[in-house]
Amino acid sequence: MSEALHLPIIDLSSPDRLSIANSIRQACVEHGFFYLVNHGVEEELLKKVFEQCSKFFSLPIAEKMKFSRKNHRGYTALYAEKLDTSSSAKGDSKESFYIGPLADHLNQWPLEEDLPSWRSTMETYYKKVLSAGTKLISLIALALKLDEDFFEKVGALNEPFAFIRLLHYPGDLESSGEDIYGASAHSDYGMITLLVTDGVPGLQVCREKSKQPQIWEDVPSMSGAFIVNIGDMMERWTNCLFRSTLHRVLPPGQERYSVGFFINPNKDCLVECLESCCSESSPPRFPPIRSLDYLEERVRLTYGS
Ligand SMILES: O=C(O)CCC(=O)C(=O)O
Ligand SMILES: [Fe+2]
Repeated sequence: MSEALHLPIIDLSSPDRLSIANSIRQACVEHGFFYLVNHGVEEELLKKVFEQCSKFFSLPIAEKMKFSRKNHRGYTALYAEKLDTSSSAKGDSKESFYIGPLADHLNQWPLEEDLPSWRSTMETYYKKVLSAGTKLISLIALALKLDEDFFEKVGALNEPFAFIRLLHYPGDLESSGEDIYGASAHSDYGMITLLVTDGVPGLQVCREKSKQPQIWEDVPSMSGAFIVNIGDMMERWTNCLFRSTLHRVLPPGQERYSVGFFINPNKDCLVECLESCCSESSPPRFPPIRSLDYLEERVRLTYGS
């Protein structure tokens, strides 16, 4: 049995930036997860993204495979990804589609005549969520008692390596007797993730990742809000002050859609322990690392290639 969590709610439009920064600090220290409201991404757009998502995943598998993942963009079939790299199960029961930085022209787009407005909907979504995420990151800098443009100054937000991941969890899979999750236990790799779901339950978090037995708590979705979580590179920057919390998606038993937006630092940004987060008695736990080197290793483990 698991209990539903009451996550903190952060209002991105609040004029009292210092008080919001304090609430973010508390949320990131205690949970690594919070709801973000008044973020500027309209419900109408969220609805369109889910409609377009469903249109793509309803295509025949042969059509979807034409967009097979290259350069970390495009389609990944059911069971092809395993987020829990320690598990022996065959893979996660989800299919996904990745859209990366719009400027480098590496994205794979369905044709306009096949899926009208698909590309423009996703491009609009990408820009709007990145803008909300960038505002949030300046508050995170304040929450860490840094200048609000700290992450710009270290180059993280100059062409951030951000990705949309459209996710579809089919509901009607035959049970194979294996422990197969929608998304197996993992933490996200980057700075922050902004997630929306279609409201079907399934997401759970485990706040104490090294404690046994693990305690899993349900994260209900909140209509119109993003569920935001801290990723591993932010955890490295903050020397584990901000936690990158373990999470998973249970096999829902009914169809479920969600859309993640993963903000990673610019590929060449060096992620190293913040001075304010270490001391003689609490030295850095991780060596400095180039963002892309870190990401590539994590992605390699997830796909086994
Ligand atoms: O679908 C969800 O609710 C969460 C997905 C997730 O954790 C991820 O894609 O990293
Ligand atoms: Fe995740």
